[in-house]
Amino acid sequence: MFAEENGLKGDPRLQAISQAIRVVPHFPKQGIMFQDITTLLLDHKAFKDTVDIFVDRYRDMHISVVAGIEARGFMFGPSIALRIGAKFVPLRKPRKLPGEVISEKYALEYGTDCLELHVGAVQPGERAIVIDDLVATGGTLSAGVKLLERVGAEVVECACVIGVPEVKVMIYYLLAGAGLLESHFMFLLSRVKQTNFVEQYQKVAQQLSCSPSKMRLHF
Ligand SMILES: O=P(O)(O)OC[C@H]1O[C@H](OP(=O)(O)OP(=O)(O)O)[C@H](O)[C@@H]1O
Ligand SMILES: Nc1ncnc2[nH]cnc12
Repeated sequence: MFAEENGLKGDPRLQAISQAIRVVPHFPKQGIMFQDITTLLLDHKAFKDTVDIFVDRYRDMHISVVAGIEARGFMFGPSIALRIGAKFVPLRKPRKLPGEVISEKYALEYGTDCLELHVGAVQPGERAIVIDDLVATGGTLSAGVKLLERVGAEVVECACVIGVPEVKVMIYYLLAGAGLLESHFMFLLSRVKQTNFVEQYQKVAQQLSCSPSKMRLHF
């Protein structure tokens, strides 16, 4: 159902993009299936198609801010920003930005991390999208959204190339632990290949008496 909603169902570019992403088992630690987008960047056509799909989606949405999350959001965000006529705003890890910043901590599987935004980079009322390579728990994106909202921006959507469909992540979303999918539209190009994400997602949604369409996840 999600593919139908975004009009990309059957688009051969999606399969090629998905195939260009290398999956590295047990990196950086046992049990993690690492989704490596560096191989996508090596494939000129797949890289261009990825950017084109985002550009087609956002070019007429009056977006003035593309906020990219360090580090891998920096690999897609600037190309999209240039093409849609928006500014690129880096959301950086701590102590990297030299000016005055606001910070937002977020939870990782083990421990916490933090993102920072330069004060004055985004004005109240600006329409923004947040770009990253991948969403897993949603903690990182959620911190990015919060930073932009704290300075009065309107976050129109979050966009990632890959969604990692962990059941525990789905439950986390459904319980609004990240507060993300409740209020922010997610646009994802690829899902991890070895899992039937939509079916799993619907199953979890049923268990929790929540409509999957409410989650507004698009494939
Ligand atoms: O949805 P989440 O569970 O928050 O995880 C997703 C984040 O994890 C990865 O970055 P990472 O923190 O590994 O940093 P890096 O890009 O600097 O390697 C990825 O690029 C996302 O930013
Ligand atoms: N499976 C994964 N692959 C790449 N980056 C990630 N960040 C969090 N989970 C990841």
